[in-house]
Amino acid sequence: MARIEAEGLAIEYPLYHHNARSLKRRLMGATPRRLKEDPSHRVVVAALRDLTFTIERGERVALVGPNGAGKSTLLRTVAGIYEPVAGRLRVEGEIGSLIDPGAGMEALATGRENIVLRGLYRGMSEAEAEAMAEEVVAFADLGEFIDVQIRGYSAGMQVRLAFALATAMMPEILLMDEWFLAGDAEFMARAEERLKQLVTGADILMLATHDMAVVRRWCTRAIRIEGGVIIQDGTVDEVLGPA
Ligand SMILES: Nc1ncnc2c1ncn2[C@@H]1O[C@H](COP(=O)(O)OP(=O)(O)OP(=O)(O)O)[C@@H](O)[C@H]1O
Repeated sequence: MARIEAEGLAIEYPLYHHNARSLKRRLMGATPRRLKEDPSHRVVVAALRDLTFTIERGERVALVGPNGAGKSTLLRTVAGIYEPVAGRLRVEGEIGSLIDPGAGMEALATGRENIVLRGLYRGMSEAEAEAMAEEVVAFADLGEFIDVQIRGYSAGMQVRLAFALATAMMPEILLMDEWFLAGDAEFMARAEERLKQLVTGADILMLATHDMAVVRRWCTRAIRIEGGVIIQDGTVDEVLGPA
C-alpha cells in the first residue's frame, strides 16, 4: 500500500565553489537564511528544513511556493535521488518519477532501448518489455528518432518519451514536476486522456507547480513551502483560498 512519511526531514546542497575564505565571509555575512556552514566548514544551502508530513493512499498533493522554495528538492528526495542530512523518510510503493526529462534514462541508448530496459528493470520478461515498447513507441510518436540515442533528443522529445513511458508503467506513487505538463499543444491534446488515467490511477500523486488551475483540477491537498519549510498544509481550498 502506497504511503509517504517524513519526519524532521532536512536536505542540504554543498556549494563546492564557494569555499574561498573571503567569498565565504561575504556569503555568510548578512545573517543568511538558507546558506550556512556545515560541520566540515563547507558552505551549504539548507534546501529543506524540518519537514514533517504523511501522505496516504488516494491523496493527490500539490507542492506550491515561490521559486527556490524547495518543491523540486522534495520531489527528488522522495524519489531517492537525495539523501536527507537529518530526519527520516519512509516511502512505501513503486515510484514513477516525471521530474527531470532524462532521469532514469541511459543517454547512450536509443529511445526504444530505454523503454525495453525500463521494462526489464521493472521485472518484465523480454517479450513483455518488447510489447510495451511497441505501445510506447506508437504513443511517443518520435518517428525515426525512436532509434536514435537519446542524447540527441530535444527537450520536448525527451518529455514525449518520458511521458509515454510513465503512462505505460502506471506507478503507485507518481512524482511530477510541472514542466511535464508543458509539451507542445498537439501532443498534450493527445496526451490528455492518458494523463488523466495516470494521475487518477496512481495511489499517490505529488505535483510541484506554479499553476493554481492545475492544482484545483488535479489535487486534493496542497502543501505550501517557503524558504525550505512547510508553512501551510491542508485541502486545496484551505491553502489557496476558495475558487
Ligand atoms: N543542485 C543544486 N546545488 C545547489 N543548490 C541547489 C541545487 N538545486 C537547488 N538548489 C537550491 O535549493 C533551494 C531549493 O531549490 P528547488 O529547486 O527545490 O526549488 P523549487 O521550489 O523547485 O523552485 P522553482 O519553483 O524555481 O522550480 C534553492 O535555494 C536552490 O538555489
